[in-house]
Amino acid sequence: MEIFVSPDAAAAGAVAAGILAAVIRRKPDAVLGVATGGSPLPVYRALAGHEMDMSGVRAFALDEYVGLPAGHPQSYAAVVAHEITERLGLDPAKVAVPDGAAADPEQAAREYDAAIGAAGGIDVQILGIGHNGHLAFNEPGSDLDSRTRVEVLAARTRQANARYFSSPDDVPERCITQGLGTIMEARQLLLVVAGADKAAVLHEALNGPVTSQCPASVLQLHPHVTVVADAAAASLLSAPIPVTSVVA
Ligand SMILES: N[C@@H]1[C@@H](O)[C@H](O)[C@@H](COP(=O)(O)O)O[C@@H]1O
Repeated sequence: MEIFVSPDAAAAGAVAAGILAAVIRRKPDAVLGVATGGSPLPVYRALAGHEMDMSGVRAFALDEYVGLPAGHPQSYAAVVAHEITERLGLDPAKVAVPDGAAADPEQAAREYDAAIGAAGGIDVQILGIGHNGHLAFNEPGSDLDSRTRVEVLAARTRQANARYFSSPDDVPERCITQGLGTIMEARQLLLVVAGADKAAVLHEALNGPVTSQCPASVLQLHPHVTVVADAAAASLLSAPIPVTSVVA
């Protein structure tokens, strides 16, 4: 595991974008795993600044709400289209998001998992972390080898995401999420974390025991994890993980 610490979220985003740009330069048809949430937004903004041809890049989103009407502005399909596909100039036909409006979401989840495999797997999976240790929407208690499936959102996650909806009651109760086992099959994991409110959970995930009670702790078992954090989020990390300070 390698950890880069930058002074603030924008600088951390630039470091993560540099890592992604290098991968895409090496492999113009790279398969990216893309995350929503606030933390990765500076990454996409910085990556757009690299002004490289990304039309060959393929992408799979991590998760999606179940039950939002098609085109809802807070559906991850809409957020991915706006913040990632358009911003980076990706080919929309090469960007996949789980189908949260499917008549049979469990079936859609299984098909999505299979589609990732059929694409040859994910080269770099961008990840954020939830305050309760969730990765994608794998809430505490998720099996460490779980596959893409329908999950019920934890109350704390619905609360955290209520800021994007007009009322907390509008936050969907269910989602489709890539499983922890699915995520762990990506060849590289790029965790982006910012803010003092994430310091305790980042410490728990990287320095604590590997347990399904903190789903992000599964990262300790992956052979190629890169963590990019701002100084506030990294403030509680302890040895033995080597930390590199970077000013982007
Ligand atoms: N499903 C997403 C996750 O993929 C994200 O990593 C996490 C943290 O979000 P943020 O970066 O906004 O704190 O919560 C969301 O609900």
